[in-house]
Amino acid sequence: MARTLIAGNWKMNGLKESLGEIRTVASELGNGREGVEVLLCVPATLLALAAEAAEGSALKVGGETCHTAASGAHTGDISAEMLADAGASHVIVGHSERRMDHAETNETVAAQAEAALRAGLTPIICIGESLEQRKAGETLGFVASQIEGSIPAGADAEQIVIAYEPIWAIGTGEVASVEQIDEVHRAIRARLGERFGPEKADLIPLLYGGSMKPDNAGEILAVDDVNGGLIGGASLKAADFLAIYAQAK
Ligand SMILES: O=C[C@H](O)COP(=O)(O)O
Repeated sequence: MARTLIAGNWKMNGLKESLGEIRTVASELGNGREGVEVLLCVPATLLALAAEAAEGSALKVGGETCHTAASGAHTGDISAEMLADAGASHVIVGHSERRMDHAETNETVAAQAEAALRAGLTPIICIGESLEQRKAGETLGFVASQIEGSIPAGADAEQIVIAYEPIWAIGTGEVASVEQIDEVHRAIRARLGERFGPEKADLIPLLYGGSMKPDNAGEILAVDDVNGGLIGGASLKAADFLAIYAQAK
């Protein structure tokens, strides 16, 4: 059985004044709960401060993307090693917003995940279909191709996390139904089983992301193959994020 991960993604939100939310999450969390990891992925500008705010608690902090190289002439970019140096344990790679805004391909995402592993970080590899693909009945095939292309060749099952985020449910308030989530998560698990073997595939946390809120988290997190959430908007406020954490199985 995979461990549970409740992860927040602050995206391009948060100034120093938002650190109070992180302090609240950290103090409410304390030592946390056995088997449930809690993570906030924050803008790079806040990472070291967030790590400091989380110190002494079970709260982990992570980055939102990384370059494939460890260092070099890449103005404005940030490497996985730099994220680790600032206190990150995880990094999100291949979020649909990055795939769209920065034309990141499966190949790029696999290289970023590889960079994360090189730096000792856990990559959270994001996949998910557009509304057009869902309407055309292409969801399972598309998600399978993203899994195929976005997980680096040498990765071990124990080292990665997958987040399924249907693009049409991100920031829209429209949540995928429990049936839709169940169908896709089962298919993802089966694909991972073909790649890593069923026993190892069972150890990979599969997160759902897309308008997860305190009032719908319980039923989503109760789905068999859902091992947590990747939460955008509702992770910005400690009270909402903690209310979702409280419903983690
Ligand atoms: O990474 C998080 C997802 O994009 C979900 O964002 P959201 O919870 O604001 O819909």
